[in-house]
Amino acid sequence: MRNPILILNAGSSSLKFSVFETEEDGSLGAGVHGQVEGIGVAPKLHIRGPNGERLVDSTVSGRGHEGAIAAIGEWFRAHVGRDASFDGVGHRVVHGGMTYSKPVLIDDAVIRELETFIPLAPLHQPHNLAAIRAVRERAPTIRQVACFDTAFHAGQANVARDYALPRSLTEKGIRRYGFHGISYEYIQSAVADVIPDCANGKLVVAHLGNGASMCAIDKGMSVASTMGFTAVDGLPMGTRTGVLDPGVVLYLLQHEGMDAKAIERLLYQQSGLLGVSGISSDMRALLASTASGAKEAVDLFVYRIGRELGSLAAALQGLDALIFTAGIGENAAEIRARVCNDARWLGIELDETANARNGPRISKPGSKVSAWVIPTDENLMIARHTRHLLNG
Ligand SMILES: Nc1ncnc2c1ncn2[C@@H]1O[C@H](COP(=O)(O)OP(=O)(O)O)[C@@H](O)[C@H]1O
Ligand SMILES: CC(=O)OP(=O)(O)O
Ligand SMILES: [Mg+2]
Repeated sequence: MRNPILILNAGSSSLKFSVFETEEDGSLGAGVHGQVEGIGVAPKLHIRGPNGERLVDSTVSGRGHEGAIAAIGEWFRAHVGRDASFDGVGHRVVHGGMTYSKPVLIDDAVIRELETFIPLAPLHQPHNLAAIRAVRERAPTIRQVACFDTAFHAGQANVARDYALPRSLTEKGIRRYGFHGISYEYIQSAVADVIPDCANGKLVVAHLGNGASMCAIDKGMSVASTMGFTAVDGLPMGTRTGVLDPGVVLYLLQHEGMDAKAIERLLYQQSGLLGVSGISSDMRALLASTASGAKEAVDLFVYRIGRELGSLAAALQGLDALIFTAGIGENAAEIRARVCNDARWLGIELDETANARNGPRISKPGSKVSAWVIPTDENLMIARHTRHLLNG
């Protein structure tokens, strides 16, 4: 029997962790797991046992991701003990740049390389690296593995990846990478069970969380995605703009007296659902609100998803299934209903009853294009890669 592995997944508004046991047959069994969610808004710690039993539901006093690492670390010290022996720790790392297109064992050189991508993912990369360092401080000899959000998209054709920039810049790595790849890879692996007819089909997956993107998958491979060089592109998100005319950035620099730092804050932290609504980055709060700003933010979110869906269907030259996942995609029936109803022209016929109970199938049996809810499991995907690398 091998020792368990620990998975740490720092998102923009959450820090998720999972312990996985390796069963006799080599499969991975979920152990204790949990998350600090609502980082930046009202952070809460939830911890569940292997069978989903509630172990902790509490508020977190420390702000930011540091507070989240401290809260989870504290619980481990008190309940698992300092000498808990893990075979290794697997991490989600959002940006792998041009260097990494598959998971890698972490050493000093890898950490130095990953630090150079911080400007390309300022909401994520520093927190991904902080989690790696926190483990090193507590257990310097433990093996750690980095799995990249960009890796699943690395096989896209150049037309899907290139910007119309001079070649010298493209060659420096200024091109589209795409993100949420760990989630998309997991969803593709789950399609074989949930929608076996579509395992080799043309899929659009909408990963709608605090960060939100969509990916076109053909025969199991990513062919296009809404995110680009950074995770600020594409859909409007909790606090990010999504796609924006670069001329706006020039205008703000030249005529609004904003410097690079102020623009970074604007694009990543003050825009999206929060900026438009003036109320919250949290979809739950917007759906519960009667304020006009909340409605306008939700309208914009739904509209942009519809536009991207058309674009990705064109990239695929057809569509077999639309799949919703992540915090909003898995839980917000109202958002799914609006997206599906706007996509009737593509051949999606929503089944209201199935949608209200969160699927899995949310389209009518005769729908030309089917629609689904499949909960993502980034941590299980990271665990599969981590176990594989640790096994050599
Ligand atoms: N029941 C729900 N209804 C609507 N939105 C929800 C619900 N539960 C979670 N969400 C939304 O999901 C988003 C967080 O998604 P998640 O995938 O956990 O985030 P992250 O990108 O940090 O990993 C938030 O906007 C939250 O409001
Ligand atoms: C890449 C990204 O936006 O991740 P998250 O949704 O976890 O913020
Ligand atoms: Mg996420």
